[in-house]
Amino acid sequence: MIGGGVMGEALLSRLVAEQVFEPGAITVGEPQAERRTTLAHQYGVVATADNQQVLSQAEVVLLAVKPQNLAAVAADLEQAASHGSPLLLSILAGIPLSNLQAIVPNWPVIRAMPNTPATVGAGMTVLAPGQGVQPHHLAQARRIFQTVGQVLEVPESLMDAVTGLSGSGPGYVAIMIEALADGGVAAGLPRTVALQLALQTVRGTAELLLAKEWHPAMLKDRVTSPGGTTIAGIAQLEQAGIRSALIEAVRTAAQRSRDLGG
Ligand SMILES: NC(=O)C1=CN([C@@H]2O[C@H](COP(=O)(O)OP(=O)(O)OC[C@H]3O[C@@H](n4cnc5c(N)ncnc54)[C@H](O)[C@@H]3O)[C@@H](O)[C@H]2O)C=CC1
Ligand SMILES: O=C(O)[C@@H]1CCC=N1
Repeated sequence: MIGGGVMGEALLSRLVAEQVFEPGAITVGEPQAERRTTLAHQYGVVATADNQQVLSQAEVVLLAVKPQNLAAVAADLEQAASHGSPLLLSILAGIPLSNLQAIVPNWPVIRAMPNTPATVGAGMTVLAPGQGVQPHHLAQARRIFQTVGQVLEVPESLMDAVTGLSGSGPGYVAIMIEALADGGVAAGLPRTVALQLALQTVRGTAELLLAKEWHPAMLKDRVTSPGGTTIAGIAQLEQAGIRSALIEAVRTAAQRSRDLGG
C-alpha cells in the first residue's frame, strides 16, 4: 500500500480483520512517521518511508495517496516498473487509467472508487479495469474490496460520476444528518436525542428501501398523511430546492473529478 491515510487505513483495518492477508505480508509506504507508528502498532503491518520497499516484492499495489501526490509517487512506480508486473489498484479520485498505464505500461491496472463507510465494512466500491486486466486480477480486486462492503464494476467512462455520488456521498449524507439533528434541537430536543433520531432515521430509511426494493417515492407517499406533518416538511424542502441542491452536488463533484484528471 502506498499512502496510509484515511482510506488506506480503512482498507488495511478490514483486510487484516478479515484475514485476507497476514499483517506481516502487508507493507505500507507512508512519509509521516506518526502514521507509520500508528499503522504498525495497531494492525501489525510493516510501515516504511521507502516506497521502493513496498514495490520491490509486491503482488498487489494499492495506491492510496491524494491525486496531488501522484507525481511524487510516479517516480517510485517508474523505478519499480521493470521488476515484475504486480496488479495496481488505484483509488485516486479523477486519475484516469491512461495516466496510470503510462507510468507502469506493463502492469495490469484497475481504477477503484471506495467510500468512507468502508471503515465499518459498509462501503461501496466501484471498479473499472484497464487494458490487460485478466479475470483473476478482477477476482483479486473484488476479494480485497469486498472486505469493506459492496463491489460493482463499470466502464471507466462512468468513474467520475461514481466519484461524485458514492465516493463523495458520505459527506453529503453527514451534512444532512447534522442538519436534521439541528432541526430537532431547534424544535426543542436535547442534542444527543436529536442526533440519535437523525442517525437511526437515515439508517432505517435506507434499510427499508433496500429490504422492500421500493422506489423512494413509494416510501415518501406512505409517510405523507393528507394534511399531515410530513407533507408540510416536504413542501419546505422543495421550496428550499433540496432536490436540485443534491443533483448539482453530484454533478459538480463529478466535474471536479474530471478536472483532477487534467
Ligand atoms: N477519503 C475518502 O472518502 C476517499 C478518498 N479516496 C481517494 O483516496 C486517496 C487518499 O485519500 P485519503 O485517504 O482521504 O487521504 P489522506 O491524506 O488521509 O491519505 C493520504 C496519505 O498519503 C500519504 N502520502 C503523501 N505522499 C506520499 C508519498 N509520496 N508516498 C506515500 N504516501 C504518501 C500522506 O502522508 C497520507 O497519509 C485520494 O486519492 C482520494 O481521492 C477515494 C474514495 C474515498
Ligand atoms: O473528496 C475527495 O476528493 C475524495 C474522493 C471521494 C471522496 N473523497
